[in-house]
Amino acid sequence: MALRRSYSLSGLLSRLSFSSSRGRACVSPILTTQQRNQSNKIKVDFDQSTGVAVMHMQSPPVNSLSLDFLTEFCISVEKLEMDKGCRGLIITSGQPKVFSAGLDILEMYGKSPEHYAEFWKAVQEMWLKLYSSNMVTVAAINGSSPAGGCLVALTCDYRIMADNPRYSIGLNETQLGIVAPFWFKDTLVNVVGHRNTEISLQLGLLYNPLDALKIGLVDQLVPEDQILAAATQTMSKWLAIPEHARQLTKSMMRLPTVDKLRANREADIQNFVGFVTKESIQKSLRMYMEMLKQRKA
Ligand SMILES: CCC/C=C/C(=O)SCCNC(=O)CCNC(=O)[C@H](O)C(C)(C)COP(=O)([O-])OP(=O)([O-])OC[C@H]1O[C@@H](n2cnc3c(N)ncnc32)[C@H](O)[C@@H]1OP(=O)([O-])[O-]
Repeated sequence: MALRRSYSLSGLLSRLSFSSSRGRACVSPILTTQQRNQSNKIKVDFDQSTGVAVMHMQSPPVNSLSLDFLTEFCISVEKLEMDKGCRGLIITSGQPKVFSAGLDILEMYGKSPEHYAEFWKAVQEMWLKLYSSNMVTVAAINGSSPAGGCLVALTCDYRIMADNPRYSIGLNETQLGIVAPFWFKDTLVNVVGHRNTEISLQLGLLYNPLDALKIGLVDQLVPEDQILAAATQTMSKWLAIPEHARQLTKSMMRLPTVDKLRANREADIQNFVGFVTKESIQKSLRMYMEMLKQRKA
């Protein structure tokens, strides 16, 4: 009996729509080896015996959230959400040293307004799917996680970070000369409180794991080689709670935040497009990319 299955997104694109579904149907996960090999940015290992899926982000070099990546990511989450047998999702990185470098900066400059709008809609979609997921979600943060990478982790129910002082996490948008939108801010407030968010967002702080733990940005630190074991252990604890009660409680806690974006999606897209097309913002982003490349050299 094959209890563990591994699949990727390429074979699913044609089978799934983006429409959000509240109901959870059984979908056939069976893909051929060939389809599996066509995988690119996301790899999912689903253990049917535990009902837990592990999603490995594997988009070299730094798992930046490009439009393609976000599309695959959303479809992957949607598929798991629809699968009755899947009750828990662990998100981790298949790349060394980096959980995710956040939004792909290359998607945010030198492109058309239509492209920015499409990109931003995909960022919203990713957040909506994760933040309102019925599954238990655990982030196994095995590397640095700035900006949008931190947002992915913040959407989860629980965050475990590798105890490596070289790694950092936080919403550092202001350091790029850009502004985290209200729903990034709301998500952070819901995790670390208003005062910590105020300091953190204005200064664009990136925290080392110990400092992140101190303000509650992450819930637990473990040696890097134990991160998946720790995530699995946490998952078991959360899955032991009666599911319906846990899901309703999660929804009660998160729905006001989710509804705020749902009610303002189009305005938020227009706001992003208006902002990112400003010459001064384009210049900041260009300079930041150059700085990243110089730092590397
Ligand atoms: C309103 C909007 C809200 C915005 C939210 C955001 O998320 S904004 C995003 C805010 N995000 C940040 O501020 C994070 C910026 N990134 C970092 O701080 C570091 O890359 C790191 C700590 C994640 C990894 O350090 P490391 O030493 O392991 O790796 P490395 O530094 O050597 O980079 C390797 C290659 O990846 C490239 N590249 C990197 N990031 C991005 C990106 N986001 N995009 C595209 N490309 C990116 C980098 O240029 C280099 O390319 P090259 O030269 O090979 O062609």
